[in-house]
Amino acid sequence: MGLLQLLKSQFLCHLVMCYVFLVSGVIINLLQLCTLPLWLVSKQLARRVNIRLSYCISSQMVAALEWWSGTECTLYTDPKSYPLYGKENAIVVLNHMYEIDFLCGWTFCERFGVLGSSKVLAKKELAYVPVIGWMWYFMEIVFCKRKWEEDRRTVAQSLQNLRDYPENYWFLLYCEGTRFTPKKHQVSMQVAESKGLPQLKYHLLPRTKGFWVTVQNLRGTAMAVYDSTLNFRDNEAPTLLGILNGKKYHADLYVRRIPLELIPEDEAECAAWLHKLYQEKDGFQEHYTQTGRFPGTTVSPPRRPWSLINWLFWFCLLLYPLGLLLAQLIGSGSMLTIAASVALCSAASLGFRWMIGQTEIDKGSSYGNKEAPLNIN
Ligand SMILES: CC/C=C\C/C=C\C/C=C\C/C=C\C/C=C\C/C=C\CCC(=O)SCCNC(=O)CCNC(=O)[C@H](O)C(C)(C)COP(=O)(O)OP(=O)(O)OC[C@H]1O[C@@H](n2cnc3c(N)ncnc32)[C@H](O)[C@@H]1OP(=O)(O)O
Ligand SMILES: CCCCCCCCCCCCCCCCCC(=O)OC[C@@H](O)COP(=O)(O)O
Repeated sequence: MGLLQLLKSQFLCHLVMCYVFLVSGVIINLLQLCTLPLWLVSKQLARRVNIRLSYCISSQMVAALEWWSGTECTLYTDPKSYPLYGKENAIVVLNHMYEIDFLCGWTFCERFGVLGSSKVLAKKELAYVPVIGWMWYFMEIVFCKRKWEEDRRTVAQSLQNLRDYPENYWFLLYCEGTRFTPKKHQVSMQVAESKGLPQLKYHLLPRTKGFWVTVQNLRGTAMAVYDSTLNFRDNEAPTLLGILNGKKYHADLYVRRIPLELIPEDEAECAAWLHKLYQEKDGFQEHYTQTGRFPGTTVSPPRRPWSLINWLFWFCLLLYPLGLLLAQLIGSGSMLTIAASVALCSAASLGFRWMIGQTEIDKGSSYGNKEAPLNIN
């Protein structure tokens, strides 16, 4: 192990990163709160300001992936579609198998200039995660309870609000609704069987309602669906802790641009279209397993310096007061103050560990573990 690699795996480094991320995040959340009156004066200006503020948070995690861990990302796509990426609104359909698939998604957003404005249909529980969840509130992220009776109205309303969004965005949809586990796969394949649908090997059976409602509500403003299939070289199962430890991964993403007008408007036809798409995605994963690559030509969109510059800015801004505080603390000689500070730091690092836990599959929800009551006619 090289010296740099050894340094990256040190707990003290992680503690400093945690401090910078949490403190800068809360500062940015507070600045976002200050933009609330601006919404009354100019909604579009408030949105543009929030895009930039959100970028300051999410790009720190992107910087950790791109610059700290040095993870590489290769895009497999049609060269004719490539110039359109980042220049139009799009709905991204991504497989949900990896703990850091959202972060790889963010990296591609960053490289195509839509990181600050990117959106997702996220489970409601994530809205309460400090920093990221609070940031999402100002980003007009669409939340769902994964209870269709409630979601059908709220999700459609939130999507309608995005129709006049002032900057290009990608709207991410994990149609599988939860992350892949062998148990969830087994249950969803029972559902597939009962519906007379073919079995999938690498995906859970997609939930079609969210896709249909998204396509219907963004029709005319989103130009295409980007069918995206992600895999990692060498059978890696990357984790956020791996990234923090500076472990380098290699992500391969296969993207097909499908014009939105090709997607049926009728709900049942749209659902059938999505099921077919997932059968094709399964084929691409099989191809990857057999050959170690996706079909088509490759390109590695270059990483940009902005995420690193933003990260270094927050380090410089926040490390100086931390140093002063530590010097004062030690200088004070008070055991009580020192003990209280240690307790506070321990609580903060536990909180941080809980946040990381949100990305871990074995701490995931039980959604999809049991066969839901089926709607079989
Ligand atoms: C060029 C580069 C291109 C791309 C770059 C890639 C990406 C970058 C893009 C953007 C990045 C932006 C942000 C990323 C940052 C962070 C993201 C982080 C995380 C958020 C992710 C989540 O939170 S995922 C969880 C929430 N999302 C979803 O659930 C979406 C999918 N779900 C749905 O659509 C659902 O339908 C629903 C949520 C709307 C409603 O759920 P509900 O459960 O109430 O209803 P269902 O319709 O699903 O259930 C009833 C029907 O389902 C059948 N059923 C029952 N059991 C199962 C089962 N186990 N599996 C499958 N199906 C089942 C049942 O029979 C019913 O069938 P019907 O025929 O009646 O529909
Ligand atoms: C900058 C350096 C520091 C970086 C470290 C930052 C650590 C902070 C981590 C905060 C992470 C919060 C974002 C959570 C995104 C989780 C995405 C995700 O994958 O959600 C799962 C859902 O889709 C489905 O849930 P399940 O039903 O599988 O359960």
